Amino acid sequence: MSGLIAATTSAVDKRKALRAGLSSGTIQRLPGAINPLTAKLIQEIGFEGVYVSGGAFSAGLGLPDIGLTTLTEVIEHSRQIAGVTDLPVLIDADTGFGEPMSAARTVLAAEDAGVAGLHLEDQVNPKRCGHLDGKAIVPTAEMVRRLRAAVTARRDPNFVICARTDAAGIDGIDAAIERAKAYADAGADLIFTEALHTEAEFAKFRAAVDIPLLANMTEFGKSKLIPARVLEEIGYNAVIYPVTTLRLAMGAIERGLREIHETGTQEGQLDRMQTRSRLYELLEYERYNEFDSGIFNFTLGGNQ
Ligand SMILES: C[C@](O)(C(=O)O)[C@H](CC(=O)O)C(=O)O
Ligand SMILES: [Mg+2]
Repeated sequence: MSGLIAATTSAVDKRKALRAGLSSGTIQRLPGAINPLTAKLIQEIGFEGVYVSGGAFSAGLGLPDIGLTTLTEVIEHSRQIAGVTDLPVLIDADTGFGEPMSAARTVLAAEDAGVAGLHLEDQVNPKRCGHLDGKAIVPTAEMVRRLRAAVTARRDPNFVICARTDAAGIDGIDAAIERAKAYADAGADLIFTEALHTEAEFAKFRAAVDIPLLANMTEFGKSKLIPARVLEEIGYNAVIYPVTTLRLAMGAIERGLREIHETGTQEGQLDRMQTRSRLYELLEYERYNEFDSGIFNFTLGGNQ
C-alpha cells in the first residue's frame, strides 16, 4: 500500500528537502499544480517542488484574483495537493488573510495541512494580481509585523516563510530591495521578487540581498520569461510557474470544446488528450490491487 492514496514522505521531511534545495545552489523549479493529479505529474516528471497559486485557485473557482478566497478554502485545496506528493509544496497565502494574527493562524493551518512553506505579500487588503497596475502596498513596518507574527507562530523551524514584495512595480527596484532586507531581518527565509522586468533587475536584486530568492515566471505579465538555467546563473534559488498548468489546460479545453461545438465530435482532439491508460498509469491504478483485487480486474484494449 505504501505510496497509494497518500504520499509516503512526511511533511517534516518535505520541509527539510525544501530548505536543503534552497541552499543547494541548484534552482528549485516549482510548477503550479491546479489539483492533486497535476502534482503527481509534476513529481513524476522530476521537478523539485510544487506551487499552489492563489491566482489559479481563484480562477478555477470562477473568480478574479482579488482576495476573495478564504483561508479555509486555500488551506483545504493545499492539503489535498500536499497529501499526494512527496515533493515540498509552497503555497500562496496572499496577505495572510487578515491582520498579523491571521497571518500567524495561516502558518499554523498550513503546517497542519502538510505544506512546506508559504508566501505572504506586502500588498494592502484586498490584494490583486502582482502583474496588474494599480496595486498598493502597506508600509514596511506593517509587513514586518505580518512576517514576525508568521515566523513566531511556526512550530516546525524548517517551515519556510517566504516574503513577497510587490514594491518594485510601485516604488521602484531600490525600494523593493530595501524592503527585502527588512523582511529578511524580520525572519523571512526566502524573498519573492515580484514583477521584475529583466535579467539585469534580477541580478541587481541578487547582488543586494543575502538570503534565497524566488523568481515568478508567470506568462503574459511584467517579467520576461527567463529560463531556469539563466536564473540559476544569476543566483536565484527558486522559480515558480504559477498559472502555467491552468493556462495550458484551459487553452486545450477551449480548443476542444469549440471543435465539438463546431463538428459534433471530439475525434480530432484524441491525440491531444491524456489517454485512459496514461491516466491510470499516473494514478497507479494497477497497484490498488494490492489493497483490493476487485478494483483492477480488467484489461484495456489498444488505443486507450
Ligand atoms: C504568483 C501569483 O501570486 C499567483 O497567484 O499565482 C500571481 C500570478 C499571476 O497572476 O500571473 C501573481 O500575482 O504574480
Ligand atoms: Mg497570488
